[in-house]
Amino acid sequence: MPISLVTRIRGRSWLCKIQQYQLLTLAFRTIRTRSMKLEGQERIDSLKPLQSTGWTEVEGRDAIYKEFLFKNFNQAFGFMSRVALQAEKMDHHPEWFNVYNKVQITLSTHDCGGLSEKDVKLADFIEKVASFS
Ligand SMILES: C[C@H](O)[C@H](O)[C@H]1CNC2=NC(N)=NC(=O)C2=N1
Repeated sequence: MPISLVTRIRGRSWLCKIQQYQLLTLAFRTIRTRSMKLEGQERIDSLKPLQSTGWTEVEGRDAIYKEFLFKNFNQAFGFMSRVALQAEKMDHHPEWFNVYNKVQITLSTHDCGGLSEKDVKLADFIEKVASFS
């Protein structure tokens, strides 16, 4: 049997193995991210401290929102820079909008289609940075 055919057949079997691995990792990731989503009493308890500092639930979406006002653009951008570095470190990113000294932030976890511990952790960090900005 010519080598090219053998490698093609083996190639196909290897291809199947790679595709099986990709499907398995996708399945595990879906299960993991679904389990990330905050539900029930855990969600209530996790959000309460944030709601006391002004975070609100977004209507029609499993997300939280807060608007921050700073003295000027320089302060706002410095705040955003610090949050951006933390977002990269966490691999978890805000949805945000900035005009001059105003920064509007929405947090939700796209991977699980709702709020997760990552959003709570990032919101806690955002509150700390905002407090000394
Ligand atoms: C592959 C995926 O995009 C990454 O794991 C990160 C990037 N940043 C993210 N940010 C947010 N808000 N939600 C996510 O699910 C998310 N996923």
